[in-house]
Amino acid sequence: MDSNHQSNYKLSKTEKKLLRKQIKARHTLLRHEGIETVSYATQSLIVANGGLGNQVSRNQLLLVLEECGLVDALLMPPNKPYSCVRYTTVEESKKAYDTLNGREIVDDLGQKIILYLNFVEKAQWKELGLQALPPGLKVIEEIISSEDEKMLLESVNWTEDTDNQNFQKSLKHRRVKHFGYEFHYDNNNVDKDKPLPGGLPDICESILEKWLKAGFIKHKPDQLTINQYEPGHGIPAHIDTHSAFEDEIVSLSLGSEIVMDFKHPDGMTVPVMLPRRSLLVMTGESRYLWTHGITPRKFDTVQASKGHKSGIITSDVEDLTLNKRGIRTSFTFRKVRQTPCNCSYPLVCDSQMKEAPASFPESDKQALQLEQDYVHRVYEEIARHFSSTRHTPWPHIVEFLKALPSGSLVADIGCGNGKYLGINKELYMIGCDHSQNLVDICRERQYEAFVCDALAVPIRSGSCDACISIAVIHHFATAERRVAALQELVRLLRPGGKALIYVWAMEQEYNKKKSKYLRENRTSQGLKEEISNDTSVQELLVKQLPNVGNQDSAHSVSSINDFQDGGCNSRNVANSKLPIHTNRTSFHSQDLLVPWHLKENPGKDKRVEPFGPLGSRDPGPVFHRYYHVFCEGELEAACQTLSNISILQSYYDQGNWCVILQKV
Ligand SMILES: O=C(O)CCC(=O)C(=O)O
Ligand SMILES: [Fe+2]
Ligand SMILES: [Zn+2]
Repeated sequence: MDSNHQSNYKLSKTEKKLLRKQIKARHTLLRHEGIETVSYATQSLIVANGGLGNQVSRNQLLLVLEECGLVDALLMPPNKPYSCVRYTTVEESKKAYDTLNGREIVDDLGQKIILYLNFVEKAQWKELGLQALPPGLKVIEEIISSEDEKMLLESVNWTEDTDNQNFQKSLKHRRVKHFGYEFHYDNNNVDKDKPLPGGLPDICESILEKWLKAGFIKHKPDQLTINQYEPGHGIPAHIDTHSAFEDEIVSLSLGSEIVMDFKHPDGMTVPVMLPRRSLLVMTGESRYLWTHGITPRKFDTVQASKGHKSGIITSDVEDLTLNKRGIRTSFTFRKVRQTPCNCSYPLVCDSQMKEAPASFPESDKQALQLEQDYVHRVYEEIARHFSSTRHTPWPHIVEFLKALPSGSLVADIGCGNGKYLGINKELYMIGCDHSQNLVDICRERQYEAFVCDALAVPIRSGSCDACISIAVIHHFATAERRVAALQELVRLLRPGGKALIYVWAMEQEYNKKKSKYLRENRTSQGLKEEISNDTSVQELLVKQLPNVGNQDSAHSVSSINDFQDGGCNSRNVANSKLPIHTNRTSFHSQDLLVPWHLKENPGKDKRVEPFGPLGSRDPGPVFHRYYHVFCEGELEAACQTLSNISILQSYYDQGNWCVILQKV
């Protein structure tokens, strides 16, 4: 496998396979991560599959890498399925390339992982695109002089009373003042019909003109919010409401520097230093998709070597120090939007949010919409975190797969992160899922998987010896669609072929025994579910968005949801709002929304805030998944409507109803 000697001898079959996989890894890195590998030997290697996102820990990987020489640096980016290692010499990295390519290791969860190594020019965060600012974000240093800074600061009169036209308020964590339009923190929007008299302060006009001329900004703002933060103050992570303001949002830092945190919905956090007299410009993705916020604390963790220069604070623990905060006053200039937002981030765009579809579907179209908004979109968003919680295969399913004759062709319809795809190496297993991100995870694990709809699986009829459908059918929103999903499984089976189906049970206590789901009702921090059944749909919509919510904390919950279901024999009432389930409690309705609390940076790869105050982390966004939980006998009854099948077995397993059927 030595890159320099490849052509000098004939490759064996195993070597060819290895080479194919290695090239595949190279393509995936380039396509998905923009990482360019090189074909000549260097000191640095990208280790595909050996990443924190694949549950491979630093120590574990180091142990393997150090077999080949002295590791100078090992970069393990959060959530990524790869790492980057730099050896002290090229010889050592060549040795690693030659001996560790195709090496099987066992991850933290006991799953086997195969490493594929490729050379890269440099082992650098930057090279991996990890040191980049969020796309569309710029910090322009020294944008105004010290004199202008002084003048601007002196122009703010904080002693005016609240009757003043330019609304001023002391929020919990800072002082604010608005010009042009008032910003309402109760609905996070501006009253577009009620501009404040006086417009922006005169003193800003000439500065804005200068910025426009110099090309620092493209549009003239008509709204200004002045925030003043004393040490210990902050602003919660938020996205400025899309429908309220245009794309470009700029913020001038005065008086003192501060670190602002930007967060991508997938959990990546980028702390950015905003020096005093600098202008932060947020456009595009950084304005629409990433949240920004300032953690309330008295010290910021900054890079010692960089002083107060703008840019990302990396987690390079050898270069971190503390910076005492001073009083920072920011001038945030925005342009009020007069037409709805049509950005390309509909999931976080209030203009593009459909009316709450979270009610019991009355038509097939509504059912589809409900599944799209409360199943497909949610899995796409939570895929990485979801996957990190799905590792232990359930014993009865393993038993089913192990009992199949070797060489069987088995389809896992709704395979999730692929946890069953590698259970029995004697089978040909193929997985499919609606979620591209989950399918990507399967592929990273070297499983065969593709994206499709479980109602239209692109596999020839009668070609499978077996199928499994684990925790999938309960996500279909009408009885007809659930039967259609079962029908599709049967279509794939050859005569004599078997399908194993698991759905979530309404009965979480069976034969006087509580299911594992109920038993895990721990109230420890992190597992505690704070959403109760009286959450309103409006609230739900807010919560469905990752942290787009309030820039100030007060927000009332009005209870418009008094949906009560009578249990298994009662039909759902049309137009009923779907209740939000309280996790780890019994079900009170068959059709419901189950909250998913997205953990930022799941697993061990949390960004460490070495000096941050304890408990200052955001709770993270909450998503809701739609479920139809099955009553006893319901899955069997649905199966019985299918032709050409016989039910071999039906049973209850840990809170699920299960059927094994056979095509006759
Ligand atoms: O203080 C800042 O720079 C940002 C303020 C901000 O994000 C806001 O008011 O929406
Ligand atoms: Fe903001
Ligand atoms: Zn938008």
